Amino acid sequence: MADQYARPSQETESVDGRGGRPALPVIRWDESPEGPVVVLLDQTRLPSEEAELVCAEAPALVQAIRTLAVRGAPLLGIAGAYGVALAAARGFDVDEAADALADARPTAVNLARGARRAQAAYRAALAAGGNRDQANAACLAEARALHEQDAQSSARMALHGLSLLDELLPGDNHRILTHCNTGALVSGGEGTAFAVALAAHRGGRLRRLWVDETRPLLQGARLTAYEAARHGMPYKVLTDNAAGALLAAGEVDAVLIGADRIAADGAVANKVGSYPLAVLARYHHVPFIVVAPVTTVDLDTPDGAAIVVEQRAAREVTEIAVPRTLAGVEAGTVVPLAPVGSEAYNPAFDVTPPELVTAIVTEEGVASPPTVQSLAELCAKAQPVTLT
Ligand SMILES: CSC[C@H]1O[C@H](OP(=O)(O)O)[C@H](O)[C@@H]1O
Repeated sequence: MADQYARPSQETESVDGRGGRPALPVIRWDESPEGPVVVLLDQTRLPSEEAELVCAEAPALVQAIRTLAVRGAPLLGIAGAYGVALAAARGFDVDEAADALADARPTAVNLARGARRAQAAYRAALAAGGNRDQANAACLAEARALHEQDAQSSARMALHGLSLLDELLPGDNHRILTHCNTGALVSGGEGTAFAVALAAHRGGRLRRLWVDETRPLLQGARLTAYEAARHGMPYKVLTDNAAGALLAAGEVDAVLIGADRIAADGAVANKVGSYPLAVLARYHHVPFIVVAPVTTVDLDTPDGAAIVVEQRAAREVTEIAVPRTLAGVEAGTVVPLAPVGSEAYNPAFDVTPPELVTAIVTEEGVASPPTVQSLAELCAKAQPVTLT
């Protein structure tokens, strides 16, 4: 078997800029002989394996969300919606499924929104006199509409984000530092912040993509590097604690990150490690740009202090699972990094105050600087997408 860690063959982007590799099968609804299923690309197995995870019931999807087999705010919204549709299609309690999915992870606002949107479609169909089959169909249609809406949002964010980079940065060959993973693996399309870097690459305007490894779950080293390699992007991985030296060396033109929840005042919850990047970017006079769909803006959360930050298990910090069979050690074997029994502080996210955010790029436009008014105006512009 080819070395599992061999970089995917670096497809040069074809003339149309779409690249030679198929889109990642991140999530899909499927009809199996035993009934409907939601099929996920299991992100805990990447980059060494492109393995599918088949969910036949909502609880399996809840577990996939909790273990980050499926992750990333926009995709969590899509998964939440499909999970409710799955419960409906299989005759389980839709409200119970929506509650379980909405509560699976607390910080990413999209998750609860997606689950509730599908639940509301189901309830509305029944209230309009529809039968169960019609309600099930309405629920699934809403999940598919959300999936399509996010794909369209991703493409629009990429355009707005690239225009902003060209406006803010000298020259046309950008060096972008990014954190965690914000590509197709978090999206119905090509992602959020990563999609901007990819658009720059396709336009011949990406000199370097610096990829924070993003401890403890390594979404950067495992997932962003995997996606960048698939597109033949000029990337380099760095440890999170090397970002300061990189900025001090003048090697970064802009920091681009995603978001899990944006409060009404522009405070941004994102993967832990984002806030120190914002402080470093401000100190080194580098734009700190957040890229997220308006579905991630939560006008009902007034400020950063009101955002619930998910606290995850200590073992994610103190242990590591061997990603593939190494020297006879089976893949998945857990190896302690710290003395057994060590406690750990493991917030999944941190909150960047709005004064450290240069701009928030959405599919409806850019809030620069982000304010209550500018964000509310962008949210007001959003139109629901109906499937054609
Ligand atoms: C643009 S959503 C991606 C966002 O989600 C990640 O968190 P997780 O991997 O725990 O789902 C991270 O905060 C990314 O910025």
